[in-house]
Amino acid sequence: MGGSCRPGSADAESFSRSFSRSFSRLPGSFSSDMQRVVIVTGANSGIGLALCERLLMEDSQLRLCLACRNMQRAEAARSALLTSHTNAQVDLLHLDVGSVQSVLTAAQEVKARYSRIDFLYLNAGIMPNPQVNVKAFFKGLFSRNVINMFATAEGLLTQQDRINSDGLQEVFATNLFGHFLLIRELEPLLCQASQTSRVIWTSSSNAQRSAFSIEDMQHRNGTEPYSSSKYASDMLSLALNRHKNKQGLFSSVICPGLVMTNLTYGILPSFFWTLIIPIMFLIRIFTNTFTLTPYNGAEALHWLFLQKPESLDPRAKYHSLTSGLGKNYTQPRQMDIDDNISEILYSKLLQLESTVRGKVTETTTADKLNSRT
Ligand SMILES: NC(=O)C1=CN([C@@H]2O[C@H](COP(=O)(O)OP(=O)(O)OC[C@H]3O[C@@H](n4cnc5c(N)ncnc54)[C@H](OP(=O)(O)O)[C@@H]3O)[C@@H](O)[C@H]2O)C=CC1
Ligand SMILES: CC(C)=CCC[C@@H](C)[C@H]1CC[C@H]2C3=C(CC[C@]12C)[C@@]1(C)CCC(=O)[C@@H](C)[C@@H]1CC3
Repeated sequence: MGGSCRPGSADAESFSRSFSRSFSRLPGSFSSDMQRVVIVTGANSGIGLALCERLLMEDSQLRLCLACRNMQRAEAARSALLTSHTNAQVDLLHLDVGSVQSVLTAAQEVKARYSRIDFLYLNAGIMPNPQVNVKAFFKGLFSRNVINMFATAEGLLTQQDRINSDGLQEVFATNLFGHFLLIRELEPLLCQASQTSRVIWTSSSNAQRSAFSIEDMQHRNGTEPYSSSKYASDMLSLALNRHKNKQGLFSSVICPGLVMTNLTYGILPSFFWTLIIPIMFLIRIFTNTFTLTPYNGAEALHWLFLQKPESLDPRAKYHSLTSGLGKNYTQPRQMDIDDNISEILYSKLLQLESTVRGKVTETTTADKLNSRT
């Protein structure tokens, strides 16, 4: 476990000041006359939307792009952001990360619109049809593992996954592969010699090694696709750093803690959450992982925005934490990752990418032929 990084502490403040000074001296990197471009996937609600709000508070000159699958919700999020940041530049991008064609089209659009990407926040995620193992919950409640159970939900949650229209497992496609394909498509912007770019994954402390199998990276055969996909994103981040740091691309992962959002409200009936909200604030006294609000959950995402990429640990997951008194801070914790497996995952993802690209080309050719006859 690494040291904590509390905002407002002498450490964080002086680091942030020296960072702005030294970073602006890096050749070709951000300087005050350049507008930073930040793209956030799944930006229309929850942690993604809270992050956008926090980023605009930090830098009102940003060019912020909300990449969302539902344009009505995206438009509503944009209006909400513009209410508090009247002059902000907030763009919308249609992106369904769970669809190969949508990712390819969106990436083309990004390349046409922007000449640089400073931050790409890979935040969109799903946990479909979640089931809570009530027996395991009560067993855990009276065990020594109780704090860990509340922090990670280990052994508590299963989901029912399905195959999407690209023939991929939906959770894998949304939480991992769509984002991987997006990075690959945007490499010309993300890997530029003249500047550094950052990709930041919203992972989870529910990412467990035991839920992932390299022989079944899509998790076709298991009941914990969410945990598996998040563990895969941790491994992919490490592999990306190995392969792309020299080209100026840096990847990090965060865990927002337990946050009350559409995703968590989907786990249990809403009346249950209303009943236990006071209990959840009580639990916060014993575990700092109950961040509860999207604003608090976005702490580590925001903190990373202020850090120099070279100062970050590629093997760390950055956790948003909230103390019993409601103070937010970010803490790096070491991830349990095998370098070989992360390398194998990276090459398997490259293979899958070439397969799906082949399918897209076939379909486009067939469509063209059909339209001629
Ligand atoms: N809440 C929590 O306690 C925790 C959340 N996380 C992670 O945080 C991230 C954000 O989730 P959270 O804010 O909690 O939940 P929300 O459901 O509020 O946000 C998820 C966002 O992802 C979007 N999204 C889902 N599928 C797609 C898709 N195929 N293409 C594009 N966008 C999509 C949603 O859009 P739409 O509105 O259209 O559904 C929504 O904007 C997720 O990756 C989640 O796994 C991690 C740990 C804990
Ligand atoms: C609080 C009480 C009395 C009951 C709630 C029990 C569970 C529903 C709850 C305990 C730990 C929670 C948890 C998550 C979901 C809800 C719980 C299982 C997450 C899995 C949500 C998404 C994530 O990615 C994790 C970081 C969360 C971990 C804790």
